[in-house]
Parts: sequence; C-alpha cells; structure tokens
Amino acid sequence: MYGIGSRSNRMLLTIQLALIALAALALSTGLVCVALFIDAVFSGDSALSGRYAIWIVVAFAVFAAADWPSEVISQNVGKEYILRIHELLANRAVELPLGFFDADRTGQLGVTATTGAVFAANAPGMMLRPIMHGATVAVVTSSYLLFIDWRIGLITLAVSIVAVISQRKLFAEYKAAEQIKAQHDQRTASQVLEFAQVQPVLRAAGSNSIGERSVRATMREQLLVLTRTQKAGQGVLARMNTILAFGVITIYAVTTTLLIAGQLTPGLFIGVIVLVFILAKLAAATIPFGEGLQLAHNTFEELRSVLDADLLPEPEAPATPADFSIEFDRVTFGYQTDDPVVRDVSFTVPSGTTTALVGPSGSGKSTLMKLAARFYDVDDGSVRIGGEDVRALGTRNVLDSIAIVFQDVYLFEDTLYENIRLGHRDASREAVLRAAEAAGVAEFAEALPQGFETIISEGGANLSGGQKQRVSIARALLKDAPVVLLDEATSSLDVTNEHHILTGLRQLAGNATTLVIAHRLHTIRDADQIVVLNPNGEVEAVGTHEELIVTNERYRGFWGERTDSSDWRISRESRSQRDL
Ligand SMILES: Nc1ncnc2c1ncn2[C@@H]1O[C@H](COP(=O)(O)OP(=O)(O)OP(=O)(O)O)[C@@H](O)[C@H]1O
Repeated sequence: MYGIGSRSNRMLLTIQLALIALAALALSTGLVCVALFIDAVFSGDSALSGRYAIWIVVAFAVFAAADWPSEVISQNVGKEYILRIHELLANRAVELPLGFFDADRTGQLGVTATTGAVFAANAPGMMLRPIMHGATVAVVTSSYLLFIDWRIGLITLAVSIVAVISQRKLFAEYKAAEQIKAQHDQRTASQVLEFAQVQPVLRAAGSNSIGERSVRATMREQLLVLTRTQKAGQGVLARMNTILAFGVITIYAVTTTLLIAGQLTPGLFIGVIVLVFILAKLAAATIPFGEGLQLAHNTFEELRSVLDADLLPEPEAPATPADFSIEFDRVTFGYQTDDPVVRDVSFTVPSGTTTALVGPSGSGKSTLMKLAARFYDVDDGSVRIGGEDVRALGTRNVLDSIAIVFQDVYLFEDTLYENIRLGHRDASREAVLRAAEAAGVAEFAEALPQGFETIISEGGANLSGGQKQRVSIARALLKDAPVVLLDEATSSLDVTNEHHILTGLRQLAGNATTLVIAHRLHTIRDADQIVVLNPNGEVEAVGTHEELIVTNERYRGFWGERTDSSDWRISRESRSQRDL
C-alpha cells in the first residue's frame, strides 16, 4: 500500500529507501571504525589510528549527506499520501452503493481520512526511516564484525535478527489490540454525537435515563479497551527492551570470555563494548516507532477494505421503464446473511398514486424505501420500476427518476440558494425560487440577514428542523422527479412549519408515484393505499384507510394510538386549515 502515490512519488519513496540504506551503511562503517580506532590507539599504532580517524570523518559525512535529503524526501512522500488517500476515498465514495454509508462505515471513513491519513503521512519520515535505519545499522554492523572476529560477529548478528523478528511479531499482537480500540473509538464517537443531538429528549426523561446509562456504559467499556491497548503497547516495549538487554549481555559475555582467553586485544574489547552499547541505544530508540508504523498500516488496510468493497453490478445497456409504478415482488432482504429484515414482500404502487407504509419500529419500512432507491440489491425477489428490475435500470437511472425526502436532511456550508439548487444543478433562478416559494422556504428566507444568499452552516445548524425539512422538500420539488420517496418527520412541528411542509408535500406528491413512511394522520388518510407491515418484516395487509380500519387489528391499534395522542394536534391542524 506504500505505493498508492503517483509514479513520481513511488520513485521518490525508492530514492528515500536507497538513501536510508546508504546512510545506514555509512553509520555502520563509522561505528566499526570507532571500535577499530580505539583498538589502534591502545596498540599505539598512530598511523593506523590516523587512517581510521579519516574513515570515521568520511563515514559520518556520507551519513549526513544521505540522511538529510532522505528526511526532506520523506516529508514530500508523506504529504502526497494525505492527498492520495483523500482522492482515493473520494473517488470510491461516488462509486460505492449508498447502502455502504451506514453510521459505522461513515465513522470509519472519517477516521481513515483524518487521523489515519496523518499517521500514513508520517509513516515514511517519522517511523519507517528510523526503523529501517535501526534494523539496517544493526545487521550491517554485525556483518562487519564477522570480519573482525567471527564469534562476536555471529552472536551480534544472531541478536540483531532475533530483535528484528521479535519486533515484527510483537507489533502484530499490538495491531490486533489497536484494531479493537479503533472500532470502539468509532462506536463511542457516534454514540457521544447522538447523545449530544438527543439532549432535549434525554433531559426531558431525567437523569439516569436509558440513553445516559448506555453512553456511560460505552465510555466505561472504552476506558477498559484503552487501558488494555496501552498495556499491550507497554507490554510490547517492555518485552522488546528485555530481548535487547539479554542480547547485549550475551554479546558482552562472549567478548569478555574471549578477552580472558587472550583471544581479543584489550583495545578491541573496549572498542566492541562501546560499539555494542551505541548499537543497543540505537535499536532501543527505534522500538516505539513500531507502534506508530502499525497505526499507519491499519490506515492502509482500512483504505484497502474501502477500495475492495463490492460495487453493485451495473447493466451494460440500461433498460427504460415503461411508466413509474413501483413493484415489490416477493422481496426478501437482510443486512447480514441469513438474517432477513423484510420477507417475501409483495405490493405495487401504481404510477402516479401514493402508498403509505405503516408498521412497528424495526419492521423494515426504511429498508423497503432504500431497496426502491437501490441503496442495496435484494437477496431474493425483485424490485421493479415501470416493469423493469432496478438492477436492469442501473443505479444512475433509478436515482435520476427519484426524489428522496428523508428525515435526516443534510445541508452544506453554502448559501441557502445553492442548497436548494442541489436538487437540480441546471435549474434556472426562477425555478429555484419557485420551488423555494412552494416549500415555504421563501417565507423564512426573508427573515435571514442575506435572504437566499445567507450562508447555511455545515449540517444546517443555524436552521430549525422544520426549516431544514422545507429546504429538503424544495430540493425535491426542483428535481421534479416522477417517483418520490418520503420519510415523514416523526417529531412534532410548529403550526407554521407543519402548514408549509404539508403544502410542499402535497405539491411534491402531485402526479408522482409516492411511497411514504407515514407518521401523520392526514398522509395516512389521503393515501391511495396503505401497506401494513408486521414486526417480522412481512406484509400483513394492504388496503385503504376505510378498509383497514375495519379489517385489520394492527392498523386499528396503530390508528387509535395516533388519534389518541394527537387529539390536540388534530384540533390544531383543523384550526390552522380554517385560518388559511
Ligand atoms: N444499515 C443497517 N445495518 C444493519 N441493520 C440495519 C441497518 N439498517 C437497519 N437495520 C435493521 O433492520 C431492521 C429494519 O430497520 P428499518 O430501519 O428498515 O425499520 P423501520 O420500520 O423503518 O424502523 P423505524 O420505524 O424505527 O424507523 C431493524 O432491525 C434495524 O436494526
């Protein structure tokens, strides 16, 4: 994955690796010359010690000449990693099926694109460089020692190889702990975000509510995982330091034995002791970098999993729908294999009519909407628009013919005008303003400081929920699509918002084929047909309000609950209608 950059970046990375190798070779030569210099000084050979002194100066000069540019190059290679990771993620994001972007995946993409990309950018310079340096210097210096004294060389080489292998093995263990931590980080982040968003509800429920307890439990678990990961990291460092310490003691023991046996000169003995001491220091300094390098590897792996994620198959010659009816034909689908959330669902929304979906929470209403928009492909059966399977129409065709108004409206940091124009990029100014008028956006735009040119903050934080939904309806009206998928707001709206949204939605449904997850009484009553789902994700009944209220127990209960809890809303609704 280090080769994700452009050709020139890959070449730079190769040059960097070559420079690291050269710097490591020069440093090893310098260090061995220090040992030989000490030996020469002890033996009183001034000519030889002079020659070694020159070698030492040359070796360290080469080291500096190779090391500095390798650092500069590594920074450039790292910068391109950030750009490339963002480019690859962005390119892939527009190809992936919309169903890919659930909360966990979106969190994971966010982490990969931010902290992950920074770790990857730091990998060549701050981590790869010192690690390669440490490992190369250890192995090259030991090889040199083989020529000076094969026994010392052999034992130093053995210790170096054991240290390099142990480092790889131990950091693989740490990687597993870090991956678990990353998953928990994502889960905690999304839960805390959700916790902040639902504060009004939680505060109304009082302290120690289910939401509060579940966030506390997640945080406690997060703390445990963090402690476990830190322990794993510290354990790796401690074990690596122990391996190094044993290695150094073994080399010292062999060297001392050779000295006592008279097989090593005192000068060389001191030289080797100094050399091994410096080597051990160098090796110990590289160990913590393994942790960072592992995190960079995790980023590359996550990137790989996004790049390798399955795309939906697209037809070579997309079919054309005969009309804009929507047909679910024995549809079965689950997010996990062998765990369907909708089962054997069959019903048809005739072209130009409105069908309301009702059913308990989790019965699969949103899932059916997403299948109609081809966020996912069905496991069994078929979803057809105008008689053609959505797989034969192709995702582009399907999305072009659909306007979606879901509850979670996202607004971009741009003007109010541009946020509406997103519904149809080529629309004229008149068309945008017409849609804004029809959805009741014009009414609140007048009160904003720069009207339609007011910048909406990221996510639409400076608009109310009802206003955001009006923008979303304006977008959909502007798109003027023949099929409308609508998830009505569950939260209560004030009279003004309710009135504008109701008017906008009526206009939106107009002559379009509309599939709506209905929460509001008027939508259910006005629908041409209602599909009742049971908790198993099966169709329990299909009919009009008048039919179902007589024939279906579940629907009667559902309607009863709504009217009981909405008595005050119905009277308010009728009052606001009267006022018009
Ligand atoms: N992206 C997903 N990954 C895994 N499971 C999911 C996903 N989305 C929904 N589910 C599960 O599928 C089932 C049906 O969910 P769905 O949102 O379609 O129901 P719903 O009837 O719209 O519920 P609600 O009225 O509460 O919005 C639920 O058990 C839900 O937990």
